[in-house]
Amino acid sequence: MSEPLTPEQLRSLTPLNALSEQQWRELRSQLVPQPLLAGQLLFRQGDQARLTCYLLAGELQLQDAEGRTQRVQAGSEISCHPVSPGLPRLHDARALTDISVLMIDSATLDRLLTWRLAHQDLLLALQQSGADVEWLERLLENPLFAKVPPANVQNMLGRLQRVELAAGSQILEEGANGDCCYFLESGRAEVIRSAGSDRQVLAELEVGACFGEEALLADRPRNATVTMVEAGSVLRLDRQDFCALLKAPVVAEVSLGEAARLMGQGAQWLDVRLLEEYEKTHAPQALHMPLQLLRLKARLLDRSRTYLCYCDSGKRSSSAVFLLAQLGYSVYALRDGLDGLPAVQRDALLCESGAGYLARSGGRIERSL
Ligand SMILES: Nc1ncnc2c1ncn2[C@@H]1O[C@@H]2COP(=O)(O)O[C@H]2[C@H]1O
Repeated sequence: MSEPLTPEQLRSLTPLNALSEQQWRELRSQLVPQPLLAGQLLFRQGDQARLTCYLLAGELQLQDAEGRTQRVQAGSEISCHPVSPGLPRLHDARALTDISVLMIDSATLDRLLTWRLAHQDLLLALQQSGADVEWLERLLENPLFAKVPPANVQNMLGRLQRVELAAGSQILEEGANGDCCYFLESGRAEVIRSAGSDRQVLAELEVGACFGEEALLADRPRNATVTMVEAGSVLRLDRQDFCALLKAPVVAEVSLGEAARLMGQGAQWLDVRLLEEYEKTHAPQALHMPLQLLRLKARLLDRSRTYLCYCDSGKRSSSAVFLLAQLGYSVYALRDGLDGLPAVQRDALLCESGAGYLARSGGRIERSL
């Protein structure tokens, strides 16, 4: 199978080159060249499919309604732009030689470009007011912010409180109640969980990482301790601001009806409850990834697919959606969880039982047992 284009190749294609590297990663599955044989049509006059097409190798011919023709050669100035971009298409586009093309969903490209341009405006305005834009650029690289409108980011920046910390200081403690989350601005921090008398290092956080959000999303005590390994600073965001400015746009919720529509378009249920709960009953063909293992198991999910998370109250699925959004997955939560459904709908949804697949991805299969 072909590999996605490299950043060097993408830099020559307009307007794809306006996206950030993180956004290219988000588009990864669509950045794979497709071959077409000499004589084959890329599209016809009048086609309405919302695809942005680039010619990467070979030569093609465009023919308009009057029969006028134009040749496009890969590597030329004109091939750096989308092929006959207007809709409905004004041309037949036919391969003159064997060609290679890139076809990208125009709606997705539009969304990413709009977001990028709006954030660039924001960064420019902040730079003019003397803010540390470099850190902010790193923060915005977190895929979480792909879903956050620039107005919310701006609002959030006004509410963050900087806390300077010495090496070894504890920022938050396992088991404590949480009333805020943090972003690591500088220095190094590690996430530690106590296992009996032992301590287990779960992760080291990178600058720009958001942490301490799980207690707010799941309404539970802190599930780990976070400590500075090296002196640095964190930015604190209150629960209320976190919920209004970040949780609301990131944790997209759907009703059962909307979930059914997404299932019809290829989405899949993702059950984030405990194994015993899943085995008792679960939604049709639901994958199982309990929330506490989600960070470890998420790599098994398919980036080109949409997932619909559910749990009993909707809290664990909120946490799951927030986490998966940060990893760049397309994901929704069932609003108010299974408890929010009338008994008849709940019983109809939970129609399967027993152990199932954790996930299938890229030829790998993992079973929950
Ligand atoms: N495995 C992990 N990797 C990275 N961060 C984690 C991990 N487990 C817990 N955390 C973070 O540590 C935080 C502890 O407080 P919270 O439960 O509020 O939110 C938690 C997460 O933000």
